[in-house]
Amino acid sequence: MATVTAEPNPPRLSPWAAPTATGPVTATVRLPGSKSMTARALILSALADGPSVIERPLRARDTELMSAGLRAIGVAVDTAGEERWQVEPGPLRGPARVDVGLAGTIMRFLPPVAALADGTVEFDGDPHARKRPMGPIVEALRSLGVVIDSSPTGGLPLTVRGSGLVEGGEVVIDASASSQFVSGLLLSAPRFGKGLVLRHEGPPVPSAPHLRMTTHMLRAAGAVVDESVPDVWTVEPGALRGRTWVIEPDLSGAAPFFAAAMVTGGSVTLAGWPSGRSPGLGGPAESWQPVGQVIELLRGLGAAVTLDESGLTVRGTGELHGITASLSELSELTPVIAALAALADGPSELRGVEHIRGHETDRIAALATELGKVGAAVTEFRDGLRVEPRPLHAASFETYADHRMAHAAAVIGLAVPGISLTDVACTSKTLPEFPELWAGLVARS
Ligand SMILES: O=C(O)C1=C[C@@H](OP(=O)(O)O)[C@@H](O)[C@H](O)C1
Ligand SMILES: C=C(OP(=O)(O)O)C(=O)O
Repeated sequence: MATVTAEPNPPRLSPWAAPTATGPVTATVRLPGSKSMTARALILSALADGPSVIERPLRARDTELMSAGLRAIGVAVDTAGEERWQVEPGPLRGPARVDVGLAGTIMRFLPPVAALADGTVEFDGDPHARKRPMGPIVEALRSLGVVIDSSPTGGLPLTVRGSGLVEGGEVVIDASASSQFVSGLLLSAPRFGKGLVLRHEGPPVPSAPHLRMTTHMLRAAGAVVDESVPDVWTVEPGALRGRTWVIEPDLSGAAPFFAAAMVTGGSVTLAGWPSGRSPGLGGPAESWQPVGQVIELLRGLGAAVTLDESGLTVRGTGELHGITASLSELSELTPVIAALAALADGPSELRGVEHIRGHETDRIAALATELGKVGAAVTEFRDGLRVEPRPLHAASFETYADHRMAHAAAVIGLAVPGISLTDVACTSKTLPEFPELWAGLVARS
């Protein structure tokens, strides 16, 4: 049986004292590629009719495990190159075992690919991965004729018993718990015999920009996609083209670094932002990440933001305002925004993110507990948080194996001496070099 060899176990705990800034953090940061774009590029390349190249990918636990999972089912993924990965599709086959780690992108994007394989593919992951919602995508695949054994909750561990083809057709899903249910089905849909008509019924699908990223990238690979009817996506059956993907720097991964500029009155530039000339990927206005919404949010919190040839620059103005906002579209940024809210000059209400209770941890509960521990007054709602700043103090901040909880703690630590993280190694999920990068940046403040 083909098994995953890349880092099968969760990283070991690594307690960490968050460095406190002594002056403005001013730096240009070069971050690796977007996690979400790298994941999609890997899947689309694996399903293509020829080889692909992925330039400037993210090399982190989520994408290493995704590559290993694809290798286990017959795709040649060469990740030896620092800046350039190569993917050579092959016949998809089991038996295989896939370790999803704690990655939503793997547990939701790979089972539909496994459904196209000939043979059984078993999926499991970190302890908390078993708690993340999977039911709707498992049910959708079953209704398309795919045989899946799953736990009674519909979640991990599960086994996909692929027959080598998926007929496809029409399916209704409630994707209010994660946009990744929709993205996962759409990414494999061109390879379904009849394609796919996917209709969402239920409360709104969160993280809409990630859905747009999925449809943009599908089209860039040659798929015919219609999303003109709200909550309905149609993907025609057809071949996907191998191509060169140029991955943009990770905007979500940049959030704590931007926050550092805002908290310390400094300036952080994210370099390598796509210029007008990057192949097929458009200029800054055409980024496949929600840069416009991020800029608007950071401005609302008091930052000055510019986007030009040198990159995306966020400057602290000495003012950090509380905000009332729905973070539904930028939900993965909630921990860092909540940390900023705890350091702001007035209260904030961050709503519209009930589904982040199903992220790497229950982020609403975790933020309420940990921000409360450092001294903020926090009210927990079903779908978000109210954060009232108070004088903050030293504390041990639990990270819950969640990279973005670690980012939130690091941001608080810039302004509050004595913040220690129970674990910083969890940042390896999306940026293994986070502790060194962050310490280097703060040391120069
Ligand atoms: O498709 C993707 O790459 C992602 C979609 C979002 O998931 P949810 O819709 O579950 O929030 C986001 O939070 C996650 O970090 C990445
Ligand atoms: C929600 C996140 O990740 P995942 O892709 O594992 O869902 C995240 O990175 O904030």
